[in-house]
Amino acid sequence: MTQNQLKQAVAQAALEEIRDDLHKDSIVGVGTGSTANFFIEELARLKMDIDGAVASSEATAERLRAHGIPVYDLNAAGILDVYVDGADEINARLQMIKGGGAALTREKIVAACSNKFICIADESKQVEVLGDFPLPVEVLPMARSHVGRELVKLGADPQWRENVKTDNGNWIIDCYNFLLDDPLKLETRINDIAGVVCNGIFAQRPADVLLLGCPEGVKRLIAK
Ligand SMILES: O=C[C@H](O)[C@H](O)[C@H](O)COP(=O)(O)O
Repeated sequence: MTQNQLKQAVAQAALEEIRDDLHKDSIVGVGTGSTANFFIEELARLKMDIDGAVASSEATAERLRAHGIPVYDLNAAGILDVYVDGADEINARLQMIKGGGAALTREKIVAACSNKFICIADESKQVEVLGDFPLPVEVLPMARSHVGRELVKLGADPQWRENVKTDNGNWIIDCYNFLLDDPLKLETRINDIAGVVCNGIFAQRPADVLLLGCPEGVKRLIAK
């Protein structure tokens, strides 16, 4: 199976996972990225049976609208029953690195407002220890150099993702060679640096369910 076929399989599995709980008032949280895009295709099949969606990025909002799915502001939607999104890396505790597509901040906010976070990923995203994928950190532009220096002190090799501006008008620093043996602690520590808006460690709010696409089928995993 190709990687795209695995992504499509987990997107279909996510829809099956939530289908029975959907109703006319349902507003579904939808993530960002190539795997989430497959989920949008699936969700569009049920658009007449739901109220709409909350998007974790402008790109996702545009794609949802193009499929005729109404997009709600998170403040109007309130607490969501479910959020479906991909990941760049995920471990056995269902802690993740996210933000390869620069959408980490809005993703983290929508995840925080959701009762259930379903992560959909192909098997290449499953790792024992997070950190091979460079950790994205969203920063206020004026704080880029300061945050970079502080990240070096924490042991990272930070690199500015030039020519990328987030949906919030900020910049991204990618951290290479970070030791992520305690994701929860590092998530908090990075957030404490002045000028950091958000970092791509999702440990305070891990996923609740992982639907992992493998050649032998979709595995349903919960946190160990
Ligand atoms: O900022 C982007 C998001 O965190 C994505 O969920 C993540 O990068 C995974 O994207 P993809 O499904 O394209 O691998």
